[in-house]
Amino acid sequence: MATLITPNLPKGQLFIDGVWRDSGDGRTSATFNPATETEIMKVAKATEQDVNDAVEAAHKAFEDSQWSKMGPHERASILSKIADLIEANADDLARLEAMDVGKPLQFARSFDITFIANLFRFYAGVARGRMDGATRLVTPGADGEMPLAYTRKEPLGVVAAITPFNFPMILSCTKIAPALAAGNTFIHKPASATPLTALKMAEIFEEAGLPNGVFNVITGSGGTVGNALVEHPKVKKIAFTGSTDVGKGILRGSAESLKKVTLELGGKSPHIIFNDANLETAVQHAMFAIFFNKGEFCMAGSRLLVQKDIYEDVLDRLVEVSKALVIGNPMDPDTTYGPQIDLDAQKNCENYVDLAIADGARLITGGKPMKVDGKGFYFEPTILADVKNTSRVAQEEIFGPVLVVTPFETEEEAIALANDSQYGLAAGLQTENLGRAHRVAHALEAGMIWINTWGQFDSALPFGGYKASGIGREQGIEAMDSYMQTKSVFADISKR
Ligand SMILES: NC(=O)C1=CN([C@@H]2O[C@H](COP(=O)(O)OP(=O)(O)OC[C@H]3O[C@@H](n4cnc5c(N)ncnc54)[C@H](OP(=O)(O)O)[C@@H]3O)[C@@H](O)[C@H]2O)C=CC1
Ligand SMILES: CCCCCC/C=C/C(=O)O
Repeated sequence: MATLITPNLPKGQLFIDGVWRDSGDGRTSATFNPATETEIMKVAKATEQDVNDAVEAAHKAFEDSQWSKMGPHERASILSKIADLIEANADDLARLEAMDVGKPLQFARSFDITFIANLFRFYAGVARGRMDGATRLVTPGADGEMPLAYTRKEPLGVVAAITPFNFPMILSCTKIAPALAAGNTFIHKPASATPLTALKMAEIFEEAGLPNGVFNVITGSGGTVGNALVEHPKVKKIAFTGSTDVGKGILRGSAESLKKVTLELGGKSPHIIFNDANLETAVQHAMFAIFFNKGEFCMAGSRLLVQKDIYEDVLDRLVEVSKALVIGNPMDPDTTYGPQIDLDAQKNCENYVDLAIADGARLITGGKPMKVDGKGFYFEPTILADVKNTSRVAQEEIFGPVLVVTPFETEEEAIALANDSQYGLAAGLQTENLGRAHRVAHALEAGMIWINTWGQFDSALPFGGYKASGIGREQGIEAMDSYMQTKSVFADISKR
């Protein structure tokens, strides 16, 4: 194995109003490396009073207007500086993410870091030139004079993000970058399992010159910190990514103070391989779709639908290409497949495999927990064939490396099976028939469709779910509207 370089660890404290400090009662919790099962470091466990302090600081920073009314070029240059600092700190950020999440270092470095740097540059551009309102033609007054009617886009105030463990940097920055671009102030509560890059990012925001209180990080449990943010009347918006159950609770909790809410929730995304597909590339995409990030990937292509006449051929090819995964310590530069986030996640995969087999599924490969060098919460890349779409393993999100494969005969049947799910986050299809590609893409009930690929993700392209997969969109120009409110101004300019 290559030498493992320990990154510079961040401060394990809360960052409130530009100051690093311990939690009010001094309590901490530990974060673990899922590949070695060892503690990395302790981080502060915030109290409700800490949450209140962060909200008051963010509220004061918003009212001060130093950030919310800053000119577009100045605000954009701070966002661009954040992107530069992300790149300057790329090695540390990637190593922290890899050891905290169990994500292969090579992917954290090449994909996650590149994506978030681009994201801040994209929203710097939006802050500079795409936040304008519009002038509107309205009914003329009695003298025939057209009133001056126009709209303004204004920030909301304090925005809070509650984020999950699987892509900590990406899924927080998709909220932070547009919210700051729009002039809001921000509080981030990262997942308890993966707080490290959130703390490192706060150091970067501080260095980039955000005024005190504009960005705050509070680590601690969802039950205490998350809930207190949801209930706080001075928080105007919650941006959440995580499980559908917690998302529903956040929606209910936000109702009392009528907060705006964006929810990115679970998925059980269907991936269809038609008999006219290029099977070599189709199978590569199918593997990536389920085993990237060890299946801890909300848009995992976890239900593979394969046309009957190529079904056994595709299964054989899947087993063959899955052997190319390099299972190992995520810090090793050659590793492409790491451990699940914790023991519960590993057990969850095992339980679903048992359930599927009891329900008549055929285990093609994998199916068992495993260790690397005697450690880690790894689960073998797993493929289950002959799975009924009505079975639990085809309907419930596993959030792990377990692919279920189901045969179909016709295009109509493939669409019906694909849409027979409570979720609608993503879907994809492999075909060489251009008409079929777009016909099926239009028929699939999902917020993101991939044709002859899987998982393409870009800061310019909106992302979000249909059905139980969420509310609202992140990324792209579309995300900006959810961090702003529109004011209409109507001025009578007739002669007096
Ligand atoms: N659509 C998408 O983009 C994505 C969806 N997901 C979904 O997330 C799930 C896995 O992620 P996981 O992190 O376990 O999801 P959770 O929903 O358990 O947690 C997500 C975040 O919510 C916090 N939280 C937990 N309970 C509450 C509460 N009562 N009030 C407020 N906040 C709370 C968590 O804090 P703490 O960590 O302290 O418990 C964490 O920060 C998957 O099942 C998947 O469906 C994941 C990634 C992307
Ligand atoms: C190659 C796709 C990377 C997507 C990263 C962010 C999304 C994660 C998720 O929603 O789980």
